[in-house]
Amino acid sequence: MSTDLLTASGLDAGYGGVQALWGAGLSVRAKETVVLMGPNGAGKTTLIKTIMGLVQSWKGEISFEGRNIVHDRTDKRVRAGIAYMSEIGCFPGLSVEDNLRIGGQFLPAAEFKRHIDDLYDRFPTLAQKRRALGGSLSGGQRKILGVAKALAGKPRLLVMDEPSAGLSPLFVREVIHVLGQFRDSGLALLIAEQNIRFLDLADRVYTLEGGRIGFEGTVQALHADAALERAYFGLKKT
Ligand SMILES: Nc1ncnc2c1ncn2[C@@H]1O[C@H](COP(=O)(O)OP(=O)(O)OP(=O)(O)O)[C@@H](O)[C@H]1O
Repeated sequence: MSTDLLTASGLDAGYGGVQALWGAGLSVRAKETVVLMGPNGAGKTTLIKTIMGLVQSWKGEISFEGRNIVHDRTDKRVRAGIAYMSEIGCFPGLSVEDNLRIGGQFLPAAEFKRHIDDLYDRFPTLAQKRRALGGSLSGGQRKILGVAKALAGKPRLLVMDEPSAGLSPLFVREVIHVLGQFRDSGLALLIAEQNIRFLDLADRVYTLEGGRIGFEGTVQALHADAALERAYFGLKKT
């Protein structure tokens, strides 16, 4: 039996008459961290949004825990156990606590109350700022709030679109550290990124170019491919 949590295959999608994905697909197994790499405009955001139902697929299949979700609305996908963190991460006009409430809105009230205390224990900076607006936090704290908001619903899979966007290297390290802790506790992660530091978290990598999946494999295999190594790590190695 397959241990895939999420399987997407043969996805075509786009905007109006503009096609952005061409037969794209990927899978994420239970407790696995998958990083989706690709240059600007490759279609990473489109693929992530298609998986979440925020962009409608024109063709293809998406299943989660063996159930076809391709026709489900986004809220149903979230209830099924897939959390989504956009590049922005949180709602800047809402307080820290209200952001977490939105993230946990599908949990029973008593369970959410217990869980929010756990989250505050895990993220003490957020506990200190629970009444502050999301928009008043620093860029790094906003990302941490985004992660906490996504985790507030107790997902089995956390899907993230470029968590490093707008962050200084120090905060990138902090976000990777926090994600690593949740990965180690069994959460599956799907991360669309250009920042190669996130490969430190990855069990497997996909590359997306021109809306098509190119490479699929381990980080070691990515290094072993000379062209991909140049494309993704070249600048670092000079
Ligand atoms: N709302 C839109 N309307 C029309 N075309 C769009 C829209 N959003 C994205 N596209 C196009 O779809 C393609 C894929 O864009 P997408 O944002 O998914 O790429 P990306 O890999 O996430 O890029 P980046 O790393 O720059 O965010 C691009 O050609 C882009 O111009």
